[in-house]
Amino acid sequence: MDGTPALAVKNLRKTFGGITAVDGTSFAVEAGKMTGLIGPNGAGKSTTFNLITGFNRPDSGQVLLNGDDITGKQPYEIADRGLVRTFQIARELEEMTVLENMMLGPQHQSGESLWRAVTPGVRSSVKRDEEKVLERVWEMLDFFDIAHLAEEYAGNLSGGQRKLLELARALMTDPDILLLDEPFAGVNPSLENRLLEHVHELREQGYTFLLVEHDIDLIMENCSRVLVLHQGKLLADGEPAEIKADERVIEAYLGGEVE
Ligand SMILES: Nc1ncnc2c1ncn2[C@@H]1O[C@H](COP(=O)(O)OP(=O)(O)OP(=O)(O)O)[C@@H](O)[C@H]1O
Repeated sequence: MDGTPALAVKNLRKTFGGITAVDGTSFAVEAGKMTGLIGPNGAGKSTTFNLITGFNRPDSGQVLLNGDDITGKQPYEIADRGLVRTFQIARELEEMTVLENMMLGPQHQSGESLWRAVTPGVRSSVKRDEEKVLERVWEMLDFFDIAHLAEEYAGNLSGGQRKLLELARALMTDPDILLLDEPFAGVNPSLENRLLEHVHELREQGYTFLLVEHDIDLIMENCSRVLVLHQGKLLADGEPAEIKADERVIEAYLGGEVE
């Protein structure tokens, strides 16, 4: 790579009525790294994710993916370009099997046709498309050690198994960058470790991660860079050790109420 960040936001701003959720935030996410995004409740983390993934439109500012301006594009276009986020399994999908969730997942989450995402350009026969999708489904289920659950209803999975499925599903379109929103919430410690191992393995393969997580220790131990949001503004940006020692962060966040 030429040093262009995988993802960059510039002077991003979003207001809801009288509330400024994101207030002129700028940061960059380096390719092939795991970056953590932390901040107290209401700091603007989810809104930032929504602005990056096209679920909300910023009032001003820019989102750049591998240097290309994707500001204001639709979620499916952004997914097509290689940026996806994980989604909790919606209630209606709980009554479908793991396999069915995998087949529907990306389509459901981004509004994009999975067939198009898997076969860009010329349309081949639907049969071939389906074979490709199935191949990818099994590849991902195997990678996350949940192939044996393929016929299980998603609603019967444990909290941790759901998280594995959420990640597997997000990877269906083979993105470059994944935004994970509290991927470890409600996961027991042994499954958390397994999930983390998978995430690190993917990172070593070249995937880029931006992770929102309330567990500060987990962020500090697993991310090479940490971004701290506070009242919609970027309060700090640095390596974990720098963040832990940053007086402003301690005062605004670490020293105060941490969930
Ligand atoms: N759709 C919306 N309408 C009105 N206000 C909103 C909306 N979305 C977010 N906000 C407000 O914007 C601010 C930032 O919210 P956001 O959810 O982005 O924070 P967060 O850091 O993700 O918080 P948490 O850690 O609690 O999930 C909050 O004051 C919130 O109430």
